Amino acid sequence: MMQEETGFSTHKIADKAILIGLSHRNQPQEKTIEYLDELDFLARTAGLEVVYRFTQKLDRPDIRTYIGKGKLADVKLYIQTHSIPVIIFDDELSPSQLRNLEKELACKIYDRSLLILDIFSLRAQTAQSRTQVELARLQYLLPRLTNMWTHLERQRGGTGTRGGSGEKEIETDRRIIRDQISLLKTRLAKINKQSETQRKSRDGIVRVALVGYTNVGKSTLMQRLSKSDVFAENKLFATVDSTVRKVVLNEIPFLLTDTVGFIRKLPHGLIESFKSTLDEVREADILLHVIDLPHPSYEEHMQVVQSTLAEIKANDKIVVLVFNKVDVYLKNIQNDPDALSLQEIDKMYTGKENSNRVFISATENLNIDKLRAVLIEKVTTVHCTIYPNYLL
Ligand SMILES: Nc1nc2c(ncn2[C@@H]2O[C@H](COP(=O)(O)OP(=O)(O)OP(=O)(O)O)[C@@H](O)[C@H]2O)c(=O)[nH]1
Ligand SMILES: [Mg+2]
Repeated sequence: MMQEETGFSTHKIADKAILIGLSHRNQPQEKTIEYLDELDFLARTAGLEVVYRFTQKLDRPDIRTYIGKGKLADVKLYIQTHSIPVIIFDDELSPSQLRNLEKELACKIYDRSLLILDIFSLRAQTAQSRTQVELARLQYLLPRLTNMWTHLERQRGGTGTRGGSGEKEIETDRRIIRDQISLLKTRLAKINKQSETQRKSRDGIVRVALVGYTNVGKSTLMQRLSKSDVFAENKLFATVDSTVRKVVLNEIPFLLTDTVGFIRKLPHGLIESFKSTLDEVREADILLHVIDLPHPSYEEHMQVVQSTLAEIKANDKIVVLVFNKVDVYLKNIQNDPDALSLQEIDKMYTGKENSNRVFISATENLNIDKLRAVLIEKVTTVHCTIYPNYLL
């Protein structure tokens, strides 16, 4: 079923925001700009409007306040002059950095992790993913409780403000959160058991999973291949829950799964609690690794995907590299004599492990037949190992 766009214009999140990023030895200026572009996209997905960016060059993040003293003063002046209610930092802040920054700047402070957690909780649809996100969120909040009252308040749906945050109140909050965490863990274990049983009942059928960085076109491709209405849009993490469809190609049935996209610096607790959703990926026989070819950092995205797959122990599968959005890529390189042709890119990945490659456009329906042919070949191979007596 096609979902309505939710728009994310939540009342809970204020409108205007500024971004803050650092460049350092391991992160040159260009990278920082690009990471901030991505952070901007995340912020827009969460319903915020980014009005300004601050960047600073430091050897390493300041242990107390992430950015240096002088820059902090600049930021303070800016947010006061322009009445900015939200600041978003590109990295995960330590609890003490967060505390110091909140004290100094007196506004709502987000880091990349909290922003992603917010988007996930807005997107989550099923009991399983809702419980997973809630758990990850509380685990993130627990050590940050002193500072993040507003987030906790939002969690409870409360509206009042709390006068002072005494140690005793904080201790009570901590206890409440710990109780909630163990409750959610029990609930999640039960749900996970159910979905495990459900997955077991699908034994004996080849399983294919779409994986890739967020916004690369997985859901669009799912629609193409399964002719179903799966929610796709130009926002990050349009998909948080897994969708499974049965597809039949050349008379061989298989299950195709569309699942949550990966992103760099994904909050650790989130991967942990999404492990069972990602079981769909871990238990797949074949992975279609979808890549946003025209994206300037598509190679880095591929690495993020590979290391996330390794983290969930899903790096031993048959992989087909599906280079998507070829329509945009070809348009972009028209006036760029240095750009690589599709043949050259294809060559770059030749001979490497898992080097099945297909160049497609999911929206323009380019080369989808070729992808189907590759898929049929792979699915048939796996099908024949499950059913050795199957006659082709
Ligand atoms: N030009 C072009 N746009 C595409 C193509 N494939 C997908 N898109 C667009 O890319 C955007 C993201 O597509 P989705 O299918 O939602 O991507 P996804 O990988 O499922 O994203 P998440 O679920 O957010 O991780 C949408 O605006 C699509 O219309 C393509 O081949 N060409
Ligand atoms: Mg999707």
